[in-house]
Amino acid sequence: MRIAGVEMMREIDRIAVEEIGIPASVLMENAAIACVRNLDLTKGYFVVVCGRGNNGGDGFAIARHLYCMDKEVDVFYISEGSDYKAETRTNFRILKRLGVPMTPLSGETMWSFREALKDADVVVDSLLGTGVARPVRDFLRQVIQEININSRFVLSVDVPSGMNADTGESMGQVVDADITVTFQCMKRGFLNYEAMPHLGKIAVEKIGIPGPVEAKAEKGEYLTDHSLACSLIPIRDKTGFKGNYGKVLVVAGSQGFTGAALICTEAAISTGSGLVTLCSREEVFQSLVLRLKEAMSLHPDKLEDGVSRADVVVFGPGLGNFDVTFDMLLLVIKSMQENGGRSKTLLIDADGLNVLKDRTEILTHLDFNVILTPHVGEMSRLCGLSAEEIQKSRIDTARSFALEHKCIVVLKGFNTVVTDGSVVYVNPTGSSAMAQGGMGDALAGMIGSLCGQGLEPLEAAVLGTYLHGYIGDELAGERYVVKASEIIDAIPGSMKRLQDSRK
Ligand SMILES: NC(=O)C1=CN([C@@H]2O[C@H](COP(=O)(O)OP(=O)(O)OC[C@H]3O[C@@H](n4cnc5c(N)ncnc54)[C@H](OP(=O)(O)O)[C@@H]3O)[C@@H](O)[C@H]2O)[C@@H](O)CC1
Ligand SMILES: Nc1ncnc2c1ncn2[C@@H]1O[C@H](COP(=O)(O)OP(=O)(O)O)[C@@H](O)[C@H]1O
Ligand SMILES: [K+]
Repeated sequence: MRIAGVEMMREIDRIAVEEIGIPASVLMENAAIACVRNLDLTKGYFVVVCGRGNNGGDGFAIARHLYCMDKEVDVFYISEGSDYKAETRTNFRILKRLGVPMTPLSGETMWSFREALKDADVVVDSLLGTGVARPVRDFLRQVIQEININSRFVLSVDVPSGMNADTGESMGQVVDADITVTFQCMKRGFLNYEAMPHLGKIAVEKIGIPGPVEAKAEKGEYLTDHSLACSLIPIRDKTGFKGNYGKVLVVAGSQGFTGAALICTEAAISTGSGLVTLCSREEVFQSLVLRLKEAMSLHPDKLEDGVSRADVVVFGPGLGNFDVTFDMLLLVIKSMQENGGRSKTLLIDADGLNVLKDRTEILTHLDFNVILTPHVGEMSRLCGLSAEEIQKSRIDTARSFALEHKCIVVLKGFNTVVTDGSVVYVNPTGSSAMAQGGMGDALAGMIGSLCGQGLEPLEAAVLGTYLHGYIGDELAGERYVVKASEIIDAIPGSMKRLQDSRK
């Protein structure tokens, strides 16, 4: 599914209406029907609050549908300065002629508005959509406050009124929706964490604009779809043997952090790698060797040899933020430069990222693929921005870092951002039930494994993050929290189910 900002939505609408010739009234009708589909029609009394633009026009059309269904409907509208565009005017006039109760909002009608909001089963918010153009002040601000204080349940049409659909920021006052029915594409601003409390549940509804029209206006930003993830799961050849499914070298684990090494290694095995080898720091090497079953082990003295044999190196979980970790990373990079080539991939996670603080320039001239999997704290160390700055613009931060350093960035957390600097995939799966130590180690092993099985690094990162969160969501249905080891146990079953579901 595409992600769109205001300008892209305008361009999509323009192409659909002007170039293709789909009447704007048809789009408005489809938008209204999509909203009605998301209303609880067992309820009896609806209040629809309409603004002056096309968002208000959607609201007038919604009110008509509710009236046709014999629902009790009250429409309140901003009348002052109204100069409706054609489709909005048409829908306004129809309601007038039908005799649907319509009240212009003013100081004098505020009392009856408030009482209607209190009585309504559902309030439909169609004051402002993508066209919000300046700070919301004075009267409109008061109208939004009344909605927030007095309503039982609010459906926002396209955008919670007063929210900037590009940034998710408040323009002064924002409606607190219980559900936002947004049209055609996920709005970029909805992905910002500060938007989330206002959005309620998000339903993205198609309104009759064909995919190729969207594609003409797109900016290379997508939400990872279930169908895309299913299509990326590698197909295992009947005659395949372990040599066909990738040799993954995991460089992980030091005193106090042996779990990270085991989790990462086992995640790679469960995701389907042919051969997985663990190389850890000397002080924990013996104890880790005893705990490995399917994986092989490699003494750190032999790191260079191990790298030269591997297709993929996953570097960093539990290695410790020490100079020796940086030295090991340099050795891995040197060895991959000498022996590697384009087929090799280096995934750097956790302490592998921490030791890159102020040294990220070493990433820019490498002959092999690099994937970085930072959480926000690690990203902050890498790029020098504060965690707050990054969280405010996760897509742009990840994208520009990836572009500048010629690597793939997986910026973890709710709505993980995966980007190679050119295209962006935002991951919709996963939840805070997964916010536990070890989860990121499992993700690193999964992505590394998928690279070794032949996926392009960007594809591996997209599928790995989707799958990791998808399994977390499945397990969280019955659990308060999900452990990394539970994710690992569930990987093969979930991959099989996802793969079968695409047939
Ligand atoms: N185009 C299509 O094909 C389709 C579009 N669709 C729908 O159209 C919506 C976009 O419509 P839109 O562009 O008319 O903008 P919209 O959000 O209604 O707001 C503009 C109005 O608000 C006013 N206004 C702005 N800021 C303000 C402020 N701070 N305080 C006060 N007033 C303010 C502004 O006033 P003005 O600046 O003109 O004075 C203008 O009157 C979109 O979200 C979707 O719902 C669907 O029907 C499907 C097909
Ligand atoms: N609220 C959340 N929503 C979705 N995914 C989450 C959430 N919290 C954590 N996760 C996922 O769990 C993993 C945690 O990784 P990380 O913070 O690196 O943990 P660790 O380093 O302890 O292994 C990441 O993949 C992250 O996206
Ligand atoms: K709205």
